[in-house]
Amino acid sequence: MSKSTKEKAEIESLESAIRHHNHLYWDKAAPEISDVDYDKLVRRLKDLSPDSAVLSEMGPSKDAPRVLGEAFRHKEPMLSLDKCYEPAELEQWAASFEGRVVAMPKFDGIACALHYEDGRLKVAATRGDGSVGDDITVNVLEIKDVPATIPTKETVEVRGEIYMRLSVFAKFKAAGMANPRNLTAGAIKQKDKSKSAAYELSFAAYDLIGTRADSQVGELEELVRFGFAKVDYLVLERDHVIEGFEKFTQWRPNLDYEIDGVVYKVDAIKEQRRLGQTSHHPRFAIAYKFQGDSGVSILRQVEWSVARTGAITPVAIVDPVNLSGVTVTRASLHNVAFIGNLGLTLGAHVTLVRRGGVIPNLENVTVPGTDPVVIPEQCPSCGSVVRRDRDFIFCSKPSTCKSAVIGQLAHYAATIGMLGFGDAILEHGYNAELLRSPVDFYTLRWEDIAKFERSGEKIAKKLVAEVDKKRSLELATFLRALGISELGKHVSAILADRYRTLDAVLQVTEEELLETHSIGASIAKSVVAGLAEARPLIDALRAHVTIVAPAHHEGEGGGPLAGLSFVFTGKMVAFSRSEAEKRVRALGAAVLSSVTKQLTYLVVGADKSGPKSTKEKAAEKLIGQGAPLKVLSEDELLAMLEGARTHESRS
Ligand SMILES: NC(=O)c1ccc[n+]([C@@H]2O[C@H](COP(=O)([O-])OP(=O)(O)OC[C@H]3O[C@@H](n4cnc5c(N)ncnc54)[C@H](O)[C@@H]3O)[C@@H](O)[C@H]2O)c1
Ligand SMILES: [Zn+2]
Repeated sequence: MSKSTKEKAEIESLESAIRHHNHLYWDKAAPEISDVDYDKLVRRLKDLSPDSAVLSEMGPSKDAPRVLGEAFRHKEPMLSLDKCYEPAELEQWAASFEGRVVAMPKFDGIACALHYEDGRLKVAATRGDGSVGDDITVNVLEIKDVPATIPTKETVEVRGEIYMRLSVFAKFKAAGMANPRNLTAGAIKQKDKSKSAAYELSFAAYDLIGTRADSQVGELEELVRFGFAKVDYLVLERDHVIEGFEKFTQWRPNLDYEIDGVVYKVDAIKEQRRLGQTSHHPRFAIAYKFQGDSGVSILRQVEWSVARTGAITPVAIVDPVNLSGVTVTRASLHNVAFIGNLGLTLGAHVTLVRRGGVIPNLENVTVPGTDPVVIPEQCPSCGSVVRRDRDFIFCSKPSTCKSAVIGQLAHYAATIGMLGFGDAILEHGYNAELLRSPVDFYTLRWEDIAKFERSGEKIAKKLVAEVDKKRSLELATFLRALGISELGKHVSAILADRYRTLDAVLQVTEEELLETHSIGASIAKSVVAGLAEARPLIDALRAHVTIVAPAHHEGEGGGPLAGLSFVFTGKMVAFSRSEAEKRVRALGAAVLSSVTKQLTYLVVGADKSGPKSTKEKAAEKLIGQGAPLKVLSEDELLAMLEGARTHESRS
């Protein structure tokens, strides 16, 4: 079949566009178009000219200057992945083999191969063009997730993705950086390893070559045993593959890393071998990619909104644009520095991206506008002078600033689930001097509310009833409702779980908080200072609400192990760690993530092939310092569970 001249012209222009974007993406780490738009070009070319050589070109151009290290020839080529965008395409793939499927995140970072010999990391290399990559060992050794030694003497290759956690990316984002992948690409090429380390990169290990594992899941488990961070994955039956995509779509907004799709792999290695690979991609794997979440619009205006903390944040008002099926007119601009770094002007053409969350992000300016964005010198709500602290501006009198106070009231009501208190009611309450602090909710009288515009007896009585329903609050909810900076859902839950009473929480010190795995120095400081500052409010609220200890996750309160806490380490033999966690929780105990003075038991799994874990070492140190915590073997735990169960059935 001969191609029409028109078709040939389209193929040529697609090929040259794809080469152009490859160059920007791989050589410069500065793509001009979104991956979704890029993938559309590739798909179109694949339809028109499936054998085009451009389709298998990837990685930095051959003549691009080598930035770091020696060239490294891969023992086995590092291929691309086949991609699909529709459930039907995925199901068709799943019909081509036997057995179960593993679904895992498609990390959006930089592929890397780690070669271990005799238990030591010898070489870490980028993918490059798939056959030859760059040796980046010095920088990879700076990544905390990459163990320098692993407990095996076999020669193995670990493949995975170097990426930047979104929590790490947050500070770069505030400085105007568009995406974590480009930063990662730049970071691993740094000539000075300490500069590379400053990017705090992470590593997700998803493939293991050279072991005897007979399944993908077996490989992933082996990787955890080697000391790599566990990758989130799902095991699915072949006729339920789409559930993997649905689950990850749900989880995506809460993940601390960016994903651009879901990777599916056939579980059985025997079946993987049977399927084999093309020169471009393995046939036993496929990537189902997210699509359609970016668009271009025009910046019309910047609105300044005063948050409950007094922080004044800019919000972009743009012409309506459709992103993943939702019409968007507002986008977050984070802070004043962000505006300067992007060079934002009114009338500029801008790219908006929705990354999972609801509020889109303004990523870059494609065509500059004309008028400058004016940074306010007075609080738009109360007129007080604006205070600038590095990248942020603040109202200098938040305790008396109407917007900030209403924001605090709204946060309190929303957090404890007190319904009906919308902004209009809160504003009436504020204006009538009835609502100036969360304590005031508890003394509201329906007769007063009924006088508000568009209110009336019925609404007023309903609101007062809502307040009365919330006179008993769970500790974690109460803490979160205070609106203290950094005392969000996660930290509140940890505090409530561990200390169980408000009085105990109020005595917590920065040092104690720092012993928790996920709490860093600035969070600890902010929480402790915030609690001290909120003390008058807390005391006032206590006169009106009862604060209850956290309920247990499973079972009805109490339980034979109530009041005890557990941390698990090492691989268990009798059952999986999550099963063990479930069982102790069901008996009333708390499961913590890290070893602290307050912990009761550290359980060490019976499958002891690796060296002592950091948790074990931490526990031994604390015991040496006189902490009452105990290390339990798996057998001892089993005996304890057995005892608890008989105790429970007797009582
Ligand atoms: N925006 C642009 O201008 C532009 C230009 C060129 C390429 N690109 C992007 O690059 C892609 C093409 O590059 P490709 O074919 O090398 O990449 P790919 O999309 O085929 O994916 C293969 C890569 O996925 C990664 N990966 C992440 N999680 C994984 C997991 N769990 N298991 C296995 N692999 C995993 C690995 O790094 C692997 O090398 C495009 O689809 C596009 O997203 C964008
Ligand atoms: Zn103000």
